[in-house]
Amino acid sequence: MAGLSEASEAARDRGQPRHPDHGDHAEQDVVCIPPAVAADLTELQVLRRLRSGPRGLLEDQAHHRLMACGENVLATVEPPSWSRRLGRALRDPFTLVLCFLAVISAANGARQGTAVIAVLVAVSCALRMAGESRADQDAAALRDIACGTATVVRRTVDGSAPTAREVPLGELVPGDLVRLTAGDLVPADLRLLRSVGLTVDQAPLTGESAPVPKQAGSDPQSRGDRRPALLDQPQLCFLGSRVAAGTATAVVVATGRGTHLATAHRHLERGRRATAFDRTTRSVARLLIRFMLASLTLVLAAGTLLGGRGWELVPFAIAVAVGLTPEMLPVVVTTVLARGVAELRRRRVVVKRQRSLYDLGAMDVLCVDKTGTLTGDRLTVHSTLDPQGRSDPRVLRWAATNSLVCLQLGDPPVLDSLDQALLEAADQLEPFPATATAGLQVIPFDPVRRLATAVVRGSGRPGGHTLVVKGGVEDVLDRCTRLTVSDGGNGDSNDTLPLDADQRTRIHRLVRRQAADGQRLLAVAVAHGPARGLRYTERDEHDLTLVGLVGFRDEPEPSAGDAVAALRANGVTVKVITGDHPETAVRACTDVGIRPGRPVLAPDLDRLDDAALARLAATTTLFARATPAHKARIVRALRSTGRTVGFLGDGANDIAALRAADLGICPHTAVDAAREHADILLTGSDLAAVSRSLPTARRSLAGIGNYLRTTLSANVGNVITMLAAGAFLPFLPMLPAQVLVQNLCFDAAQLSLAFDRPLTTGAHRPGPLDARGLARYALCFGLVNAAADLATFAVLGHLAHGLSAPRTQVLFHTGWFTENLITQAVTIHILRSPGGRPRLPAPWPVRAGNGALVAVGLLLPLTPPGRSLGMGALPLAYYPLLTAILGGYVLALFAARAIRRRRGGAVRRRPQITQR
Ligand SMILES: Nc1ncnc2c1ncn2[C@@H]1O[C@H](COP(=O)(O)OP(=O)(O)OP(=O)(O)O)[C@@H](O)[C@H]1O
Ligand SMILES: [Mg+2]
Repeated sequence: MAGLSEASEAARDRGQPRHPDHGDHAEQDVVCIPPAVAADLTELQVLRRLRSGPRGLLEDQAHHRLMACGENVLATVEPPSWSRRLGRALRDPFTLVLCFLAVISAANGARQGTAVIAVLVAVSCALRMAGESRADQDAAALRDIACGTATVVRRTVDGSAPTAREVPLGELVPGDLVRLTAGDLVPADLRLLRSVGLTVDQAPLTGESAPVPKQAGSDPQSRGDRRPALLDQPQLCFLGSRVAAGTATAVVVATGRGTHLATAHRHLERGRRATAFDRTTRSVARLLIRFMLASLTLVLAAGTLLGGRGWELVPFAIAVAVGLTPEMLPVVVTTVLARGVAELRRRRVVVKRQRSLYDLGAMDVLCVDKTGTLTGDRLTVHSTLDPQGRSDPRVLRWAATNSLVCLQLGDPPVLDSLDQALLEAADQLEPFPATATAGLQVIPFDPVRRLATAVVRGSGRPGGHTLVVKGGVEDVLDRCTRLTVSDGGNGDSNDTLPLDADQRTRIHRLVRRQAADGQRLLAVAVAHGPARGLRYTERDEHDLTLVGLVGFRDEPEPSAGDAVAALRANGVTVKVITGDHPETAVRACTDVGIRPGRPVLAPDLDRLDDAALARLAATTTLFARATPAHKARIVRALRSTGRTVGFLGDGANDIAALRAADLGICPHTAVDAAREHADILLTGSDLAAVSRSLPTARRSLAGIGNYLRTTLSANVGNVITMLAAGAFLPFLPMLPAQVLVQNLCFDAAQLSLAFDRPLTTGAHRPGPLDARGLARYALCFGLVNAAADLATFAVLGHLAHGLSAPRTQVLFHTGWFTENLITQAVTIHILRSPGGRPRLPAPWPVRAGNGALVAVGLLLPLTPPGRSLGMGALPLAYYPLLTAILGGYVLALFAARAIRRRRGGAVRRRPQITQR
């Protein structure tokens, strides 16, 4: 393995696809075949050009090719350059507004103001770039953990038998033979050599959500004149897509940068849905821009109308508008989320993208599948019943035959937990199902058909073929026209009866009884017929004879009950969306303390339009018999009602829903493609891991909320004060440079909120930030803040009696600067916890930040930099009066907070609909 990575590093270092000094010369000539070229070649031509064959490459050959062609990674995964990062930081809406203000300020000749804005832009960009670079490094490390493997067929030496083994995706080379099965990520660009019932989801490449059929053996000549588009070529599969159903063997034609995905400059991340995080960022940005424009207009209008001043007010108004911008927002968000992500990583929960932590914190609905989430996915066969409900071992024999043939002929063999349980149970049967040895073909299980079919020879009538079908009860019954009549397994009666309406009703009653007992059920049916040369397809699954039912026990996951209770206590509603029978799912729900209510059958949803589905989904807890498309549609419907929806699932049938949700969560044991599309990967028991991660995510959410609330309250307060002061002061209440320096101090202190650990339970539970709630909050506490400022002006006016005009100005500017910084520290200290008991002491960075703010407020005016900013020493009589004002301010803050709490304000009630 060391050799391989050295080789690939060497290839990467050179940045060249090939190197003349390394390895076997023949291997040097093997390069990727562009998929467009591969489309026009026959299978044989492709294999020849790749110097490969149906027995796969030698390990040695693969090693040399890896050196020559480089790793199978996308170029887009490389982190962006610093210049691109700078470009991105400058394109940020807040930064753009600052730059715009700097230009106006410079045009007005306000050099000091321009300089301070420039410093703010530089600091904000630098911090943001550093934060993003760190996040990218984290993400790259996480990608390595999260990326999957591929099943490759290789030989150790010439002449040895080919063996299949898992290799990391990065180590695939052109010419490698790979095997695909449902749920696998297509690991490179491939030419199919063999396929059975293969359909591939190419949504990341084409945006088309329906899986497309793919098929080996369609050589160019045999396809006639109509040439399909490259991505529609049936014999090619492309990196970035995934297998929805079926199995295949294929040869790798292009890897890494040679693939269609890389050349088309597409990225898997592109086209992702906007999550709660995106919605919040957008609505908060809109709010801030509105605030800023309003403050600019109001300051100018008030100054002109009341004070008779005109253009000279522009620099001041700009400084006020800049003061309103929480420039540190990107930095605070990055820091808070990075800390949360690191904390979860220590607990072995991998958050693939930082912003997903916000979505986890904001999540208020969690949709889960059943098996492996509510239950332990440790299945055992509990009953085998004939259609009359009597115990009959022959049912198990047929079911196990199906599983065994699926295992033997599957390419590669797929065994899910139902098959495993069947084979374990059949192990005790005497004799073991012998028919399995004569397996001819399989039509593999897929979650839409909900059937798996095996074709065997020699049972039923001599020389004939038998289709053995097992699957969801309704799905099998729909294809049955007869049922067997057994004698309770005592004899060998093979009589059959037509399956009339009465019989169907009786069977459904039996199924409901078994399912209500918590059993997972499979129906088993057969069809005997003469031997034939043609391959069997899904169209042959009809006119079956029902053999009976197999019931499985799947015990509840021990930790699921507590996890459900913890999630509920944290305000997260758990909904179950399963492909299983409704009664089985009802029992699984009640076992872990979920009240399922009346289950909704997913096929019934097809009749509903999106609005009606959204209403139904809001009040339904359990959806059964859901296909992958249903799961995704239900998730989208829930999101349309303004809920932040997470989806937890592990199968290929869960991928559409994982992508549709605000947050896709996967256990690490999930199929590769599900893991690739998930935002969060869990280790350990799934639901319990989610409920344990929630407090960390909620803390991050609360941290960001606290920053925005305190900053905006203080800033709105300042604007109100400036407007009021404009009415009666003959001079500016604070000079533009002073406003900007004060703002810089606020920002630095508020950065400490990134290190806070706010309470997040009970009444302190944070919801996703909504712009309207935030605006109301900022106005309420901004008014309180402004009241303290105006009281300060009154005191300063009293102290200014008899002073010259310039000294009065210095007194006002310094007095307000000092009071403003101290009230800001008080605001952070009090508003960081929404109130009620118990209160958490502030951690040291918050205390240090606040302490520094008070110190600067008191001491800066006395220093030379303070004097150069136009400030000076304050009369001693000011300080006791200031203390009294601060005392009043603290009381007013507490009172305002209590009133908001009593009215059930934004702090306690989670907003149902966030602004979009
Ligand atoms: N290997 C199999 N062979 C035949 N039928 C199967 C097989 N696996 C599952 N089924 C049938 O398909 C139905 C749906 O199973 P599937 O695993 O697709 O649903 P799911 O949504 O993942 O369920 P869960 O919520 O329990 O995880 C099952 O109830 C069963 O009837
Ligand atoms: Mg499942």
